[in-house]
Amino acid sequence: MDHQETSAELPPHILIFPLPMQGHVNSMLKLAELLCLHELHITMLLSEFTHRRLVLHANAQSRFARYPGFRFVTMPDGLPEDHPRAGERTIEIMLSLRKTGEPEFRRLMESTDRLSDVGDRRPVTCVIMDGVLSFSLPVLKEMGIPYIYFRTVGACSFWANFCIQEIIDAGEVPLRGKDEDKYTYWKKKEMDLMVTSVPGMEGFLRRRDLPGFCRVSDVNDTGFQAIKTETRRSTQARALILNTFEDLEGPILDQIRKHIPNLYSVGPLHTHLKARLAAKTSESSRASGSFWEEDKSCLTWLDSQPAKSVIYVSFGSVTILTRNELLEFWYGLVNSGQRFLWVMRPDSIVGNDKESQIPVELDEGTKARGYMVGWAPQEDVLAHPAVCAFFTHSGWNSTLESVAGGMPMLCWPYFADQTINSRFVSDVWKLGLDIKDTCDRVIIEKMVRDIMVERRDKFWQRANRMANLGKKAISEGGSSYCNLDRLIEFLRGMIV
Ligand SMILES: O=c1ccn([C@@H]2O[C@H](COP(=O)(O)OP(=O)(O)O[C@H]3O[C@H](CO)[C@@H](O)[C@H](O)[C@H]3O)[C@@H](O)[C@H]2O)c(=O)[nH]1
Ligand SMILES: C[C@H]1CC[C@@H]2C(C(=O)O)=CO[C@@H](O)[C@@H]21
Repeated sequence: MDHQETSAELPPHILIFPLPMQGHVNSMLKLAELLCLHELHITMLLSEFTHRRLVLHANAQSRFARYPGFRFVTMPDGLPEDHPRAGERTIEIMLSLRKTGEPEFRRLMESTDRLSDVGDRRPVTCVIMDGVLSFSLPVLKEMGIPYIYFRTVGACSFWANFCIQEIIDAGEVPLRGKDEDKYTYWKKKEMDLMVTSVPGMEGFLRRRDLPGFCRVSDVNDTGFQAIKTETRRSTQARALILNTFEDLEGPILDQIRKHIPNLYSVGPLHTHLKARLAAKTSESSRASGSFWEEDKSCLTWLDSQPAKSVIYVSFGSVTILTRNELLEFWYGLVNSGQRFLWVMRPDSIVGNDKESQIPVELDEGTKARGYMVGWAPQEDVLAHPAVCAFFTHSGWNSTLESVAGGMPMLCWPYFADQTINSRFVSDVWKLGLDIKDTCDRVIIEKMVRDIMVERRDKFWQRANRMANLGKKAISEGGSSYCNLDRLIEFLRGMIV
């Protein structure tokens, strides 16, 4: 299309570009739909791998068909097809894109005249990109396209990552000795020393609560260094978007604002989207962005369970467990005597261990009180009256979904931001218990009883209070509601 002929009435055209992982695509799709609702044109850039998963298992394609200004485009992530894209190797998705992404991104932007090749749309007016994809910056700078960062984690982990240089200078990392396995460094008493180098977190943040990226034996580790530089680069963007709300993370957001004043906290995005959809349309259904088929039979199973009797167990889309860890969790749950609904992804157990025999007492305990699925409709599960607590890996989406649903949490963080999220859940917001760095069946059994029975009412009261604050944030006049309106105005103002 000839730029001269671009109609002055055409809306802004925003390119949304998540790191191709379930947790990142989920929240960015929600932001995309919110912007579509306000009539902005959106192109969503996914990796070929994640796009295929979405088309296979989610209703995103049909869901977005109702927005004529929306479309998906794809590019390769640079990894071989059979790369696991799970476990600790997930970091390789980001590292691969840093290596191979720039020429692919350039080709895409140049060959499509900044994505204006299809339909009646402007060349991209602004890019909202995941805050760890700075490989695309040279292309955007050359083309003069403004960009905004959306970091899909909480303010707490963003801020700790932002302070990594200070943490290194204070000698508070590395956390791991050379050749130490995780079961060894988990037990080290230095892990319980207080961190002094992250402003606003003095007094409650221990070294073991630092983002899991700090669990390296060498500060020059490629992944750790990449997180440090990617986070610091956020200051160069025109703005920063975070999926959080002021009543949850206000003091930390204020710390970030000292460096990045143009900060938009617009979460929780899943309830925000639901509320704006309800206000604009008669729409009540939920868009699914799942990379696995949602097994809705668990909702039927929940229907037949007593109120507040089930602990929902899910460790998100990338956690993988050894057989030993699996058995410890399983014994802990069965021995607690509580009902449980457990999401066990097909790829979540290391190697072929999953094929090994399951002890008969676990089999019987599960038949009596448990239900397992490969992937659940999580938002619906968390809203079900039979559910009493969420045993989670503390991924940021799961944390926010639990907060918004008023659901107390039992946290077993696996890696990345999860180790700091779980500390905020237990020690700052007091919405649950953190059992990081152990998977002893006796401890798990005790903690499950604690959250489901002994301290249930206390946690429910607090969780309910925070859920109400979350509701207020996304209601008309609330902080996230106003911030989203401001963001949309900011995006409209970028048409030159
Ligand atoms: O059976 C399931 C399990 C999960 N989910 C959804 O999948 C998402 C999972 O996201 P999250 O809880 O954030 O965990 P991860 O999949 O592990 O997400 C990655 O991305 C997050 C956002 O950046 C980070 O916070 C995590 O540490 C990182 O592992 C959530 O929206 C869940 O509702 C389902 O729909 N069904
Ligand atoms: C694999 C990790 C690279 C960065 C992402 C992240 C973040 O802080 O943005 C946290 O955990 C993972 O989702 C990603």
